[in-house]
Amino acid sequence: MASAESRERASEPLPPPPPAEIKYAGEYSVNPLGQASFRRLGAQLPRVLGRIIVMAWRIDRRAVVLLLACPVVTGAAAALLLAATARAMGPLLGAGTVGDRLREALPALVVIGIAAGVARVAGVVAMYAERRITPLLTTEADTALVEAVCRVEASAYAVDGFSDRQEAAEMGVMRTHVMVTDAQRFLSALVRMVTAAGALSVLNPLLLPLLLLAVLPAGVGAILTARVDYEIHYANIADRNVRGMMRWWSTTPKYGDEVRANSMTAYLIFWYRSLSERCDRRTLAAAPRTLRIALASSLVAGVFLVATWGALVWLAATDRIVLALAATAVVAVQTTLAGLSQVIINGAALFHTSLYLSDMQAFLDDASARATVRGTLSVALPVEEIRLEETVYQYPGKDRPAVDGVSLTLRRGEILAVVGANGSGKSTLTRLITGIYLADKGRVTWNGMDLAETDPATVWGHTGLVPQIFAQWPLRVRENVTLGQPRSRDDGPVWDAIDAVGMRRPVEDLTAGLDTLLAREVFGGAELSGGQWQRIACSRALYRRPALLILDEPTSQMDPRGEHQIFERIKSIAGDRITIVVTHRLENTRLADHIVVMEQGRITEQGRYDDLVHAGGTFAELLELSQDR
Ligand SMILES: Nc1ncnc2c1ncn2[C@@H]1O[C@H](COP(=O)(O)OP(=O)(O)OP(=O)(O)O)[C@@H](O)[C@H]1O
Repeated sequence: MASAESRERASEPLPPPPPAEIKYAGEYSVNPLGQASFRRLGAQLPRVLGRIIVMAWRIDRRAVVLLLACPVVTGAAAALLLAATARAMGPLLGAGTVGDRLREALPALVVIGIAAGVARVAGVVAMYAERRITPLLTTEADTALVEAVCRVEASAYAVDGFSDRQEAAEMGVMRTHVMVTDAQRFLSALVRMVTAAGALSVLNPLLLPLLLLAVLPAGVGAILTARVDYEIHYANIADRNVRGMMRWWSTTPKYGDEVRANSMTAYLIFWYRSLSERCDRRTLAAAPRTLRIALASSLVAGVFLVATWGALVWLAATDRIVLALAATAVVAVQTTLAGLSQVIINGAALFHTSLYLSDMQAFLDDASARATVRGTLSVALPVEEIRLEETVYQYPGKDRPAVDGVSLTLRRGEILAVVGANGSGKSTLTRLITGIYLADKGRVTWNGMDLAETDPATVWGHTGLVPQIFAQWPLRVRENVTLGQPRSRDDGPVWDAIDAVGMRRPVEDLTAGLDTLLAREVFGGAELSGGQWQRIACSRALYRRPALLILDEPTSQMDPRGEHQIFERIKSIAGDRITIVVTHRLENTRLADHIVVMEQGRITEQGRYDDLVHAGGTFAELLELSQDR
């Protein structure tokens, strides 16, 4: 009976697995702001304001001047308005006919009107200045982020948490949309509040501290809430990062066939919804905390607000303040209250923004510390020799090296083929040879110059790489070929590179030839087949006429004609350069002058094709397997 039940249970389909929980350790696993004290976080405000002003100053000085001047004008207008109100209240609340009282108060009333108008105009001008700065500021921050990521050492990508910090920094970039608004509103509320508070303390010194106490709890509450929001945001970063990637992979037309034909849609949607719900759960779990904060701060604020109005009534009732001044005090209390509330609300918003901006700044600082800065040596042509001496490279978090003590000499005019099982270290070896990674131990030299001391731009200026997984750039055909090279008016060399990979006919058939945009997703864009894209990637490397040409599985998607043509071309231009071909198609290694076989990061066999075929080693075994069909 029990076994029938368990058989039945075993035959039931399993529920879909939820998205993996992302947990990581290492230098990025701790939120630096999570440990910061409340005071340290509060002290950030002036720094954030300063940073915003400096960034904005670089972009549009006139707009910054306007932005800083407007709060001062608004403040002056508020002071004038209060003084004129006090002046108008005397006659308005005095004796005489309505006409007489109005006539007497008229000059003060006119000043009130002008002051209110000036304050409004200053507000509008500030909005204009803010609209001039914000888009440029966002572009500046966004571009700085993209540039910083493009310039880091490639090894940084493999560091746990690096891309999550990038995700956190992206949020900082998004917040630049509101940071000028926040800063501008904060400053003008501050000035308004200071002037109103000044007037209020002249009227009666008791009212201001009471008002401050009435507003302060709201400020503390807003800052505590901002901190809770940020904590939730931080807890969700890793999940949001993965969700963003999955969103792209699931919805980009490039992978649409795979998603549909393998019936992945239901699971992908389930996955996406589950991860979003997980983020939502964290957010909702914080709701009681924010409710408690809001209730407590409102309660305390309410008590002090009642006390303020009570004090004002008491002052007027006991003739400690004349009625006209009491009426002005009502306006001053209202203005100060509004100003204080705005200072608190916008200060908290600025504080909130500053948390994300700190993430952005921290990432930019970290990325710039990780930027590729090596020596000043410069590689000159021709590159006669590249040498690897006992090179070792281990990826972060891995327990053994991907390349483990490899020594090799490559000479101009030679073709080297690198073969070996998946994961044996072939691609990593090419990254060491090009200086994309620097060896942990040993060294790689170009013409005797250690890559660790050489300006990488001079190395990569002489390199042409067709990686295993290459980008399909949403650019025109021409730029897809010339990308990375100085622009030229002459399309001749572009057509040469296209001819070399047999792509002339397909390109001529495109609606706009070389000008056709290769992006199916974009209106008017065209799409190439997988093999055609690979040919374009090869033509890009050939167009560069590099001193070092590296082709990592360059023909895996090509038809035999295309493959034959590419290898013929490689042979015909090999005399002038060092060529490396990484391949699993061992027949293709016939063209090589030298073949190395890699196993677990080491070179275990090497020689010419004919020697290795008869050596009875791994190469011979792999070749036999590839022919055993
Ligand atoms: N970016 C990376 N971060 C961490 N480990 C990596 C990274 N790239 C490769 N590795 C690891 O390094 C080892 C060698 O990988 P490599 O890509 O060099 O192998 P390969 O010989 O080119 O494999 P294939 O034939 O599958 O392309 C593998 O164990 C792999 O898991």
